[in-house]
Amino acid sequence: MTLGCKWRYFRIIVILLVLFILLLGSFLNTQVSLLVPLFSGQESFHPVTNIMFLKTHKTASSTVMNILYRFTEKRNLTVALPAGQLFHLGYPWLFLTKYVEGFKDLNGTFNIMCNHLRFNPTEVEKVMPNNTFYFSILRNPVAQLESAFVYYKGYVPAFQKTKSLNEFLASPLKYYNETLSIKNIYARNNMWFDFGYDNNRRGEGYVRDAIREIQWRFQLILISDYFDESMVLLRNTLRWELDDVVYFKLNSRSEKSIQNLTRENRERVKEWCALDWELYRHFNRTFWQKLRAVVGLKRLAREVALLRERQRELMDVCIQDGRPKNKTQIKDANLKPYQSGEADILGYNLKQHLDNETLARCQRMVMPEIQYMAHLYSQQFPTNPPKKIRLQ
Ligand SMILES: Nc1ncnc2c1ncn2[C@@H]1O[C@H](COP(=O)(O)OS(=O)(=O)O)[C@@H](OP(=O)(O)O)[C@H]1O
Repeated sequence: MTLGCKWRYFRIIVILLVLFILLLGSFLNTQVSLLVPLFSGQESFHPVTNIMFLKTHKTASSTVMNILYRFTEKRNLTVALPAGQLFHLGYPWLFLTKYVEGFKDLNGTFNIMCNHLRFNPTEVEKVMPNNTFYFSILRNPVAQLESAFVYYKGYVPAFQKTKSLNEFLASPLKYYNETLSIKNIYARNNMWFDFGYDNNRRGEGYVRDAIREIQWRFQLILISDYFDESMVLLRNTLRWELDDVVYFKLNSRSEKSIQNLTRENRERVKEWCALDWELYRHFNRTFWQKLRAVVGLKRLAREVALLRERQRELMDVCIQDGRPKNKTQIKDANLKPYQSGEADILGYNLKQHLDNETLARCQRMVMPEIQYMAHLYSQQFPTNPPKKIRLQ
């Protein structure tokens, strides 16, 4: 065979190979693109892996936690999980190291801490390495209190005797007694309480000092009302890939369990939860300052659009009917979210016939926090009795 002839054969084989790969790609369609992370390689140099997330209540914190759990698995990291049969790290009591499973044996190796706890910096610092990145999330207190009211309706004494949040806000002190029960923390300045401060105290100096201290201890405070913008800022700050912060909304309620507040009562929340309101106002301001400085508004718009596009793409791949479902519609017990109070908490059904790799990825994205925590616990402590899960 002449050299020219060999060269012709070689070119034909290369063309056939390219055609074959293109054909295979179109057959597997989205499932191929699912496995190719956005921005992979570009941002993955030295991503931050030692992270403490203060999981505040009713602030989209379960969605953030799901992101952190997935990152934990992807990078083979160690999480500080609740000990024994606990589901929280001692909440509502101030955090102590004894609430962490295996604290003594694993000390010095924890990367991630993200379960509900009441912040107690000296004890948290005993668990987490010196170079830990601290962050948290806040929500507009009007929406946060409304969400908490419905979720903790039967649990919180201050909420039990009222039909609606409108009724409660008309005269809150008729129902709220700060010394009656620790459970009342959910009824007033709950985010302030989560940061470890007194949710019933007043005073300009006290508020200023507390906010200054939070700013000093936490490198970043996200705002759940701007969740996608928050994810872009988080990704850029931690040098993560965009795919690491793609999410499905978790722990949301159906429309029918949302209460509408009168305009007057929306204003009243700002007085009733004045500490949370100050906290939110301050960190909403610094959030936008950071976004401008770290990301810039042009790149922000581009990355938010990419994030939403990727979310839609994954919705198409993973989620049956492309929307969340209520508890009676969710087939797989492992994907049923915990139900509380009068909230109708939604979850997801996955599409059928997903290949194993895609199924595992989709399952992780929709797995409610209790099941995911139990899964990581069994993985990290295979010889311990598994967590007993209750979903009501
Ligand atoms: N991505 C995103 N963007 C905006 N809002 C979101 C998101 N994910 C969850 N949520 C809303 O957050 C509320 C649940 O908060 P948490 O998960 O922190 O609740 S919990 O304290 O852990 O029970 C809950 O609010 P309500 O629906 O008002 O109750 C969720 O709908």
